[in-house]
Amino acid sequence: MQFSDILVPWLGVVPLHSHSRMAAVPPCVLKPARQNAIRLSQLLPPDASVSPLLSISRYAWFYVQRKLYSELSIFPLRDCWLSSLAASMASNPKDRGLAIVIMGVSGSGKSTVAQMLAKSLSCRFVEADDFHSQKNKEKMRNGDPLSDTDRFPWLEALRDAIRKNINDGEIVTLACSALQKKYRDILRSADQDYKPGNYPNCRVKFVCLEAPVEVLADRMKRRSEAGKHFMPVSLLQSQLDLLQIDEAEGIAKADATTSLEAIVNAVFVLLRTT
Ligand SMILES: Nc1ncnc2c1ncn2[C@@H]1O[C@H](COP(=O)(O)OP(=O)(O)OP(=O)(O)O)[C@@H](O)[C@H]1O
Ligand SMILES: O=C(O)[C@H](O)[C@@H](O)[C@H](O)[C@H](O)CO
Repeated sequence: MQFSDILVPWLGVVPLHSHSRMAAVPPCVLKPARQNAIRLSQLLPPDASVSPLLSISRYAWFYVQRKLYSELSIFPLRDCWLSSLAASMASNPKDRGLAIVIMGVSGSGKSTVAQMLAKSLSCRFVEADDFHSQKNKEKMRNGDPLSDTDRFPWLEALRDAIRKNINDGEIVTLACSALQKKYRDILRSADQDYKPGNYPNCRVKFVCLEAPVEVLADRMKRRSEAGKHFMPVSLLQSQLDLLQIDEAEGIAKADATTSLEAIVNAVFVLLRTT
């Protein structure tokens, strides 16, 4: 028996030697998972006994990983953790994928964080702004907040864009404001098996980025001044007014004021624990 056979299930990944279950894991996940399992086994002494590991609870092991990563910055462990997360999410009973939606108001860092997550997971990244009509963009540029009528077709297009990934057992990250429950419900319906209200089983997961208004305004102002974005600071308050999350949705919240690396790590921790 190899370390990878023992460790990988402990990290939430299917055993790599099991062909029947391997089929559930997309190659983009399986390959890094295998490489990282090997790298992880290299971190341990060659004759280390695996039995004590088996007696550590899953949560204790998860805690060890977190400590090792945050305090010692052991990157192979982090990578292993990421791929194990990806694989455990993708290898759900119905072999479906997962959409990770980074949500929040303008300037919170959704695009930047969702892009970094996609890079870590070697998966597709979808930028919701790319799906806005020219009319919607012009409206925002002119300082007019979007209405539901403006948003619904946009959200439906986004839902259709991520549905295929979910059905194909792939992971996709999406940067989308998704400010209201009714908007998120449209995105949740990308999971064809989603039963309204059954949030924990939905294959569309949300993490909301949060930051104080001054931080958001400052970021938006700098971005506009650099000519990098159409969204004016004047629309920030309307976004904050619209943001609404129901407790029952169980949406994870991340502090968006820390470093990008720390936010990405926090998102992974939140995804594993919510
Ligand atoms: N953690 C961070 N620390 C410092 N700057 C950040 C951080 N996250 C994002 N930024 C910067 O803030 C600005 C806004 O980030 P980004 O475009 O990712 O936000 P967004 O939520 O996608 O905004 P929008 O919804 O308006 O498109 C960018 O210039 C980005 O580089
Ligand atoms: O729901 C909305 O009001 C819009 O999606 C906005 O959030 C913008 O798209 C975005 O903030 C600009 O990038």
